[in-house]
Amino acid sequence: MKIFNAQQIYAADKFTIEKQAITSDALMERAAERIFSWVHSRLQGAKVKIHLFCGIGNNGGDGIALARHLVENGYEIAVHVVNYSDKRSKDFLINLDRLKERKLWPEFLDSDCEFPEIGHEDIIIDAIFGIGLNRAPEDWVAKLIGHINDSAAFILSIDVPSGLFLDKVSDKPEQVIRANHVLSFQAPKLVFFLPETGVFLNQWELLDIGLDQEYLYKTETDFEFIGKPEVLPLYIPRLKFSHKGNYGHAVIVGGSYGKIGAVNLAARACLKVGSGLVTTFIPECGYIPLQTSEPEIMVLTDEEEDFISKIELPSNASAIGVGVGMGTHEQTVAAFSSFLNDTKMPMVIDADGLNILAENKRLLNKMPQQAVLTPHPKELERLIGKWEDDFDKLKKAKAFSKKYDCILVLKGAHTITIYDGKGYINSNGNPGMATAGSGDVLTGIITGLIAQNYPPLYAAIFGVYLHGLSGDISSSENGYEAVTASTIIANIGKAFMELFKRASPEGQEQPQ
Ligand SMILES: NC(=O)C1=CN([C@@H]2O[C@H](COP(=O)(O)OP(=O)(O)OC[C@H]3O[C@@H](n4cnc5c(N)ncnc54)[C@H](O)[C@@H]3O)[C@@H](O)[C@H]2O)[C@@H](O)CC1
Ligand SMILES: [K+]
Repeated sequence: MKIFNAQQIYAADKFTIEKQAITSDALMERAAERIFSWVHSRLQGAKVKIHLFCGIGNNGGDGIALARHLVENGYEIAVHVVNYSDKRSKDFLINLDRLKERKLWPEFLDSDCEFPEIGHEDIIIDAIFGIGLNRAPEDWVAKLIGHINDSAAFILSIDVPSGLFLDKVSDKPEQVIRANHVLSFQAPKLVFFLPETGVFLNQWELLDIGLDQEYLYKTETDFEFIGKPEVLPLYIPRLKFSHKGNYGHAVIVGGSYGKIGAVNLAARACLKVGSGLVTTFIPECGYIPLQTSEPEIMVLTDEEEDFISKIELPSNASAIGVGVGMGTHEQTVAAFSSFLNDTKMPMVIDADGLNILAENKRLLNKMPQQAVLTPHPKELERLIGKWEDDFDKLKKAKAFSKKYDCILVLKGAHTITIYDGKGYINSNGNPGMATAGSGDVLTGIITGLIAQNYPPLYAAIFGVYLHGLSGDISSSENGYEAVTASTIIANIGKAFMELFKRASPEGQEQPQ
């Protein structure tokens, strides 16, 4: 699903109005009707007080139009116009008049007003600012936002939490609404997924307001939200008359004394995503544990007991995952350096592989084309340097990916895969996956997919989704706390099966 920026949404709005030959007011009415049915289907006429805080632009217009629907359906409402400017939008004014025609007079709030009292069981509709916010709210509006946040009432934000910029991080978090739920029009917004801005909302949902499909389809975006419809076409089916040689030979290079488990996890994940053969290259100390615990996995060892000093691959290797648990011993650094000189094979680089690159930046130019790098935030910082905020981080990551022709997988609550100027934002996963070895499993999954001929970018996008889905199945069976790297691996098979379930008429998913 595409993630549009504010300019693109305004353009879609304009294009739709022209193509469908409707007024902008009709589009606002459509939006208000969608919000109303959402609210009405949940509240079913309940006698709960609803406070609507409406700005004076089109977001406020949505709120005012919603107020009319609510009052016509018998809801107990209070409309507060947050009068932060005299530049009221045309459609806001049209809807204000319609409200007045129904003898409903909003309360106008300004810089020296008293803020309305809000009961903790009331509901708040936040329609103060939408995507048009372009400067910090004035002091009194910021205080009002604080007052709303402090109320403990349920906050439903229209389109975006008010005070949240679409393209920068507010330096004053107290000036942003903390929404329990956001009803966002047509497409998700990038800010929902970034750690510094996503914290202002608990959940979001899309409302289709019928913006022009052709426009939405043709417009290229910098970011895409990756769900099941996006990953399914990337899947490469297994063929009846195939044999293990058709599914590649994945090699995991890594491990050091006390960290052989990382290699074990990555290699098992390779197998579970369907890699035909899996070999590990590890220091001698890991030979017995790996060989005895995982009969399917072949083991090659370094001549050193505790660390890697010379990397040697099986002759038919098709993809390499390097770095997990590998350590940064000087001989390992030298081995990795000459390995990068010698091999142009598809590669996933993680953990100490990334740390070695960060310490020896000249090695970055030796990476094979489209190497997949899977840094967590600290590793990313070592690679691309400090960033000012999440937007700056994405800009720097894109520049780095372009400079070194690599695919960056920025691990986090919403993992973002960066390549060729685009960002692919993953939709699943859960906090239970913040656990030891979870990243090693991801490295194994992506390596195993590349070994089977998935193009590296697709392997990264598909692999991140599959990893998240396995983690979600894991947490649904074990709870967040008991999710471990091993339970994620154990659920990879179920995750594949989940991918191919389709919705039945009753909404239950059925295998396809
Ligand atoms: N584009 C679309 O597809 C549709 C948009 N709609 C609504 O329209 C919203 C956008 O409306 P607007 O462009 O009017 O913008 P907003 O309602 O977000 O903001 C109002 C106006 O206030 C001004 N402003 C910005 N920051 C300010 C500040 N800190 N203090 C004082 N004034 C400030 C700006 O001129 C801005 O246009 C969307 O978020 C959505 O809720 C809906 O009506 C449905 C259709
Ligand atoms: K809002």
